[in-house]
Amino acid sequence: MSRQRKIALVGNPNAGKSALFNALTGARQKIANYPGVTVERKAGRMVLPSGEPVEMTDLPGSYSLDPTSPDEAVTAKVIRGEFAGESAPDALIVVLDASNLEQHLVFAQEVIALGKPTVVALNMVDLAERDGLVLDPAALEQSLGVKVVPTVAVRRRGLAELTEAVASAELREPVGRINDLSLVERRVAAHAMADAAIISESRQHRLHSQLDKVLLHPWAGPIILFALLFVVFQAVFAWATPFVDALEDGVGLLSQAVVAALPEGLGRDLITEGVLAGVGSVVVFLPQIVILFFFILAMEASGYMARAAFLMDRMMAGVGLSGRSFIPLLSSFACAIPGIMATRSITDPRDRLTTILIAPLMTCSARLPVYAVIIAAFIPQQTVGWGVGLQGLVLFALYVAGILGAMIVALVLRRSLTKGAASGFIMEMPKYQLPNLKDLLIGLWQRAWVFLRRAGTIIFMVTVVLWLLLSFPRAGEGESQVDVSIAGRLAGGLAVVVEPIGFNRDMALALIPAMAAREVAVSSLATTYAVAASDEDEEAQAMALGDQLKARWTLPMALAFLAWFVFAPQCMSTIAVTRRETNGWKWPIFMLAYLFALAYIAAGATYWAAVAAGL
Ligand SMILES: Nc1nc2c(ncn2[C@@H]2O[C@H](COP(=O)(O)OP(=O)(O)OP(=O)(O)O)[C@@H](O)[C@H]2O)c(=O)[nH]1
Ligand SMILES: [Mg+2]
Repeated sequence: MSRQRKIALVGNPNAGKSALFNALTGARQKIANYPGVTVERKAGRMVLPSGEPVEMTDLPGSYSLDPTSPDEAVTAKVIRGEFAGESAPDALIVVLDASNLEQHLVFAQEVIALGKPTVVALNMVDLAERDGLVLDPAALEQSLGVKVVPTVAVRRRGLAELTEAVASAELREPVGRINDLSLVERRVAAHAMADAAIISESRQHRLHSQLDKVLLHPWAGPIILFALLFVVFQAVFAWATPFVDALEDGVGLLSQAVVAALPEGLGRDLITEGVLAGVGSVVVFLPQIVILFFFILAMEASGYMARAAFLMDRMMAGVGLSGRSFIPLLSSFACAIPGIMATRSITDPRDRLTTILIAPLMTCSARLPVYAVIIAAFIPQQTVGWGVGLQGLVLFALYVAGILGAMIVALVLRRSLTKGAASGFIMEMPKYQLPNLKDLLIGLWQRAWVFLRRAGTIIFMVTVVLWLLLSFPRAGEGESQVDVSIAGRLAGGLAVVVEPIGFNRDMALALIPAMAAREVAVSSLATTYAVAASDEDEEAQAMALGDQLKARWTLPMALAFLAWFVFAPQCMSTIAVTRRETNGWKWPIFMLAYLFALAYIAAGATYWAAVAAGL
């Protein structure tokens, strides 16, 4: 008796290979690892219509026979029969996702060109039809030169036809050498084949493809993305201002009410200076947080975010990262902690480490209150032509500065500490859809709640501790309370270090508690100035934080403070999560050191450049 024949399932990730494998082999499977690599080897037994038992292998999803990851390397080697101890499959089933036909055909052509007996499973036709796309297997058969069987793996539709076709698939002449057809040529061919296979397409489906043509256009796409982000940051200021003003007035009124209701004393000071001035100064930025997340959530829910990742892929490759880093980096705009945790999906360890190290440079939402308070105080509320607000422009520039910083750091790291080749990446595009209003509101509520909870817990506690350190020991007659306080003295020591970059004592004082959470920089300043103002006249006490800052800082100082926050590793939790994800102290310490160095240089350069420019 001859050796049992082998059939392998190949295709892009998510084509439905495993679903087909399960449907074809049932419970008769064996799962092990390929020797030497931690890639799962799934094999099972299946009986052909002739009664002949065959071995079926479910190969890891792949985009190319030219591998960029350990998974893809296994697939390429097994198909070609180059994997040690593993005989080449006798026949192949190429699995395609019918609604992503064009993309999946790029790899399919490469596999079919090998000349092995091959059958194509046109899978997920149910989903394609639901989306208004009807395909013609015969047309596809014609252009591919192999049998095409429509299947719905999860409903076991088309399985009998598929096994029939595999049993009778024949060896074909290999089509030249695979390398003869470049990736670009295969893409062009895939486009033509997918087009030719369409029998009917709903208006919606066509609209979506046309939308993709514009939004994913090589040069129009990035311009649209950039313009969209620009609008977002304009809106963060333009829309939020009235709400922020109203909240500020509310906190002011509350403070006055407390002053009127309670007798003078430390208890009243704690409430007005610590809680209301401090925590209140952070809470007033809730509208900005909500507006920013409104856009982020809407971009996600509409299916645009995945396209933005696709557009960014090329730019990321330019600095030695793959598009796989995009989603972790994007989540870092909310907070670096989930961002760093999301790097687990990056297979290449050096790619992953680089992404972890630059994640804190993405402007997390905790920085927004810091930026917003300084910008509102120092950047005039004027337009710079075409209705573009200067404040929004500065905010946009700060975000861009963080991104550019990250790109440069990645570039340097990929040539030194985390040297290695970048891996390729293609991602599935979700359907476009109108965001569901209810989901959007729930998402916004969750974000707002996270922000308020931080204000009520960590920011509250740190601010109260700071207030205590600022209020004791009590100042005597004619002394300044901040000067004699414990916090004032500690900050006086630190001020020596940050004086060369233009920071005064109060700024130095804000940096220490801000290690707990960046927003605390705002509440610290507010509390410090509230305590300081209590020594001064009535007028000083009534001043809002923005006016206090304007009265006590110069413009170069304010700009230097902004530059510091673009880079500084202010938050301890990020360092802690980096330690956990990299299993040691080496990388978090490196991260801390390089980010502080960058922050110091950036703040200093900004300060001295602004002074030189006469600002
Ligand atoms: N509606 C529908 N869903 C399907 C079909 N085939 C697979 N799926 C679903 O699509 C998803 C991906 O299928 P998998 O079988 O895991 O894809 P895969 O090709 O093995 O993916 P990788 O292992 O990542 O390469 C799963 O949630 C399946 O249940 C189909 O024909 N119709
Ligand atoms: Mg699978």
